[in-house]
Amino acid sequence: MLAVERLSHSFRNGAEETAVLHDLNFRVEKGEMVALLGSSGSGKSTLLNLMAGLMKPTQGSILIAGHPIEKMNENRLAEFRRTHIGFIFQSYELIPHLTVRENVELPLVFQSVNAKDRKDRAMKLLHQVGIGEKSELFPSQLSGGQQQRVSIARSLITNPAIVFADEPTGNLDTKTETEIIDLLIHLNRHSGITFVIVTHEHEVASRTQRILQLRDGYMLENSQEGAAG
Ligand SMILES: Nc1ncnc2c1ncn2[C@@H]1O[C@H](COP(=O)(O)OP(=O)(O)OP(=O)(O)O)[C@@H](O)[C@H]1O
Repeated sequence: MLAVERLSHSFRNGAEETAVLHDLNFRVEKGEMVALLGSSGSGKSTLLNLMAGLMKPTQGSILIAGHPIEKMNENRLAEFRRTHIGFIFQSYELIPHLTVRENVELPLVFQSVNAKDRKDRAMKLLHQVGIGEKSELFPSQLSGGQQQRVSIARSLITNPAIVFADEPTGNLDTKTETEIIDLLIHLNRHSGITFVIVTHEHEVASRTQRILQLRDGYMLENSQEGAAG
């Protein structure tokens, strides 16, 4: 589903070049739930931005569902991102003046799906993430955990090949964090959604099937099996 091959990245500021990622090689198979664990400055955001097609790597290749995204032009990439990749952010990134349901429907508006189908699919997902009854409220009327559920529903509405979650529980208390990770595990097991969860928290990473660990831009060899549950 995701293959990262010989991936390196450097930032250039004038004459100065900073190497941030060094020869990364890994795969995430369809239906897997993997954590990308690393402390601050280890290169997680850079790697996530590259895998999401938001930047081009200095070297190497990133294949999503068999497509090398670093070779795509801007338009193709934007279209590919909209249809094949789901995103969940630490700060939810919901649109405040749209209702919960309208937020979830939004990615389908760009795909010209008709209003009834959009509504049906959004409501189905909102029920699946446990907040069907909140569909006509606005994001500000929801708790942080509920807002993250909306964002999870929105990330799934296009049936993406892979979902990248960037510190999805970073703004939540421990109890809500557990509930959100439980939900992601449930969606992974029962709907076969492929997740890559970027985190600096060992507790979060240890609940996934597999941990890829970054340190100073290198992938540690002992990246390991997690507890899976
Ligand atoms: N545009 C840039 N120009 C130069 N260096 C950069 C740039 N962006 C990131 N870096 C450097 O790359 C390294 C990795 O940064 P990155 O943001 O990917 O780490 P991170 O693991 O996501 O950290 P955090 O958890 O704090 O967000 C850091 O040393 C950072 O200073």
